[in-house]
Amino acid sequence: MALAVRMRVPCRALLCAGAQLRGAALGRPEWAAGGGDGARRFASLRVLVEPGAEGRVAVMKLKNPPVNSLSLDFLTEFLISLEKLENDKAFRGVVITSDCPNVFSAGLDLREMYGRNPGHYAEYWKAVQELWLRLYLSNLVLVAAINGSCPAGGCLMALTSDVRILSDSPKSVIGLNETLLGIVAPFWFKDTLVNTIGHRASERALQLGLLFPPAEALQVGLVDHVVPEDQVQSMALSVMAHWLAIPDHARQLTKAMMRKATADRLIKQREADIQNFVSFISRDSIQKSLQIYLEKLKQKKG
Ligand SMILES: CCCCCCCCCCCCC/C=C/C(=O)SCCNC(=O)CCNC(=O)[C@H](O)C(C)(C)COP(=O)(O)OP(=O)(O)OC[C@H]1O[C@@H](n2cnc3c(N)ncnc32)[C@H](O)[C@@H]1OP(=O)(O)O
Repeated sequence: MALAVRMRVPCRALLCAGAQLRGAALGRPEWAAGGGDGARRFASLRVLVEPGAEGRVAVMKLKNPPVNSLSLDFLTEFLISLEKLENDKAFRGVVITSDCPNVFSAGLDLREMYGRNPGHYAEYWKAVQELWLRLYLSNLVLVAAINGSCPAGGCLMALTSDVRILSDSPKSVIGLNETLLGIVAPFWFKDTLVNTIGHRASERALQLGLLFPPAEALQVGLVDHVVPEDQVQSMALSVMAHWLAIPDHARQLTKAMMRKATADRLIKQREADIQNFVSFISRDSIQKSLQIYLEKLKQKKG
């Protein structure tokens, strides 16, 4: 099934893209050829791609220290790695997890949304839209192995997956907390949440900017499993095996049927959504809110 969206990869992103899949020409993943660690990894420095189970599953590890904030460069690298996996018939599923301790992803990079010019905001927002569309409409089985804090844009990424596994740790909070920053989750963030936990729970979670601890996240349906920290990845692979037991074509058509209308809402108004974002984020009052939030993050340390 063809993807409804095609990514335009910026030239500078192509420059920093990782090595090509050496085994792809043989119709098998690179690590199937064996060899040392170098032969078992491809992709960029900040998105590690490693073998999961039976060579049909890849584990994507986000490695943008300290907190996997989704900067423009990092987003671009992630999209390139995802596209490689999506286009490689050897892969049927991807586990997305973090290589940074205690944080899955701190969400959108606040430095991309503060003190920049409108052109930069527009470029950044287009990449964020692309990330969501690519993940939400992915033909692969996506399992989020959420091994740490997962606010806002991090939560959005997790919500695009087919299954979410959360580590049972006080640091592992998850939710769309935008209102706490004085900003507003766009309609497609909201739609993704509503499709997962329903309207009333979303209304409450969004207005209050709730970050759910594991037991509450499980109860509200924001995640599907909560497991001890050291079992997140093994649980993800075991859930993956269950999903891979379903024939791809039937599962993919069903996924598209469930998600297409939501994705189409953004696809039909991408440019207007970018303009909305640029004018909203450029407001003095919003820039002030972001400045205060960034200062609070810094003060927390000192
Ligand atoms: C009229 C209506 C119109 C509507 C129109 C709508 C238009 C659209 C509006 C805009 C929508 C935007 C949507 C935004 C989505 C987002 O994702 S915003 C980001 C939200 N993220 C957060 O709130 C998380 C913030 N971070 C943390 O809470 C903590 O860092 C952590 C993740 C819990 C980790 O804690 P810890 O390990 O203690 O690390 P820290 O010391 O806090 O941080 C280390 C350094 O990292 C920096 N940092 C943290 N988060 C971010 C980030 N998101 N972006 C950039 N940088 C970040 C932090 O400042 C530290 O930096 P240094 O001090 O320089 O080391």
